[in-house]
Amino acid sequence: EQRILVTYLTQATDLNKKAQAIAVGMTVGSWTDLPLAKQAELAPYLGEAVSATPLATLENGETRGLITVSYPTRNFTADIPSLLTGIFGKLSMDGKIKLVDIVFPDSFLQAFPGPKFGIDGLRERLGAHDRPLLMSIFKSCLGLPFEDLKTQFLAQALGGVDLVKDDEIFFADDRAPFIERIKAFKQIAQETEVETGKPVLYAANLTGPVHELNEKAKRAVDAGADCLLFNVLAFGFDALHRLAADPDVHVPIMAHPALAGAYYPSPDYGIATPLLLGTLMRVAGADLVLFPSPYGNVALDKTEALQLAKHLTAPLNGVRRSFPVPSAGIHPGLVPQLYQDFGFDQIVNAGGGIHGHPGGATAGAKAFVAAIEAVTAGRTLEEAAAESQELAIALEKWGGVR
Ligand SMILES: CCCC(=O)/C(O)=C/OP(=O)(O)O
Ligand SMILES: [Mg+2]
Repeated sequence: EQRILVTYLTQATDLNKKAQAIAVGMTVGSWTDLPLAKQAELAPYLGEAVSATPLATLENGETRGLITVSYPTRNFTADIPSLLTGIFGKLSMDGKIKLVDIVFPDSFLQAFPGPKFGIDGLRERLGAHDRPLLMSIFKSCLGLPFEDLKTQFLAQALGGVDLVKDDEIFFADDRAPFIERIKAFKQIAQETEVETGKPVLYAANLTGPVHELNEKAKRAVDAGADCLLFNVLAFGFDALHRLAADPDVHVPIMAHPALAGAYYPSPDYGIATPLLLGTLMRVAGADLVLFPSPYGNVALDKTEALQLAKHLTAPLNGVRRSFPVPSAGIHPGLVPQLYQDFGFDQIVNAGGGIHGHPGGATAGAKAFVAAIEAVTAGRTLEEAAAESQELAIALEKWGGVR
């Protein structure tokens, strides 16, 4: 029988009893009050306590540990709202308990789109198979005249980035409307590709009423969009699911982690990042997933960040791999550490680390290109800086492993 395995981090006098109580309470309700006939009828919908793993004994005598409960897939409709409500809806408000992992049976995963492109599809689209990719972020966007944004896009593209993304806060874009931005930046990207030989994909921030997102995304594709940025947690995983499942939205979707800090930081509550920004984003169809790097200005615990990246790329019932995009506070001096931690299949993503370069955004991008080429070739940043003035200046300003 197909069952979904859910692991929680919690504490109790008796972890096994707590697991049992959750298994019943989150499925068929107060079991013992039901007449025998009812119990037999509802048995196929009953949750089961699978395991309890003690981690520590607390001062109050309780045991802190991991419990795993299995739920029949028949209890859910094939969507993330049903899943999260059914395994952690009411329970998330019931004392110290954190949702840390979900293992899906094939039958349940088959209903989800997963990434349309993923790592391999995006590399194919860019013709970049031999290195980590590089992405830059518009820095300052709200209120800027359209011409300034065009100038910014050109500077980033000339620096050799593979993608340029809107900042996630770019909703009020009346001075540079969504479709017009897509068309204008597409034109610039085609012109710079002639000069640099490198295609540049623009990730436009998809916003607006949730029931209009798919239509707006299709208009974007028709206008030449190459990628869509999406604030998944603000709109909901199901909005991502429906975009990824829509055959007419045939462009990579980039998931931004905005609002994730409302879910993951507490050791006692919320949803762990490897599940929230790893498994769920990938299953719902994100081709690229941004998350706080372990060493940026919005840092994520390194173990969690590495586990998150693993959830995005490990084999998962044939679901394509999503590109890990460790972000926030990234500068060229961090590239060796990024490469050591996240390896080849990652996207180096920087806003301030590009626009803050003393030589400007083009120089900032070139500094990253030199750093990525160096680590991919097994050379040090010191060696690369001897041949790249832009990298030397970046290392001078921000430091880094030479
Ligand atoms: C984790 C998301 C990072 C992000 O949205 C962003 O704008 C980063 O900018 P920088 O820290 O690279 O300037
Ligand atoms: Mg941002």
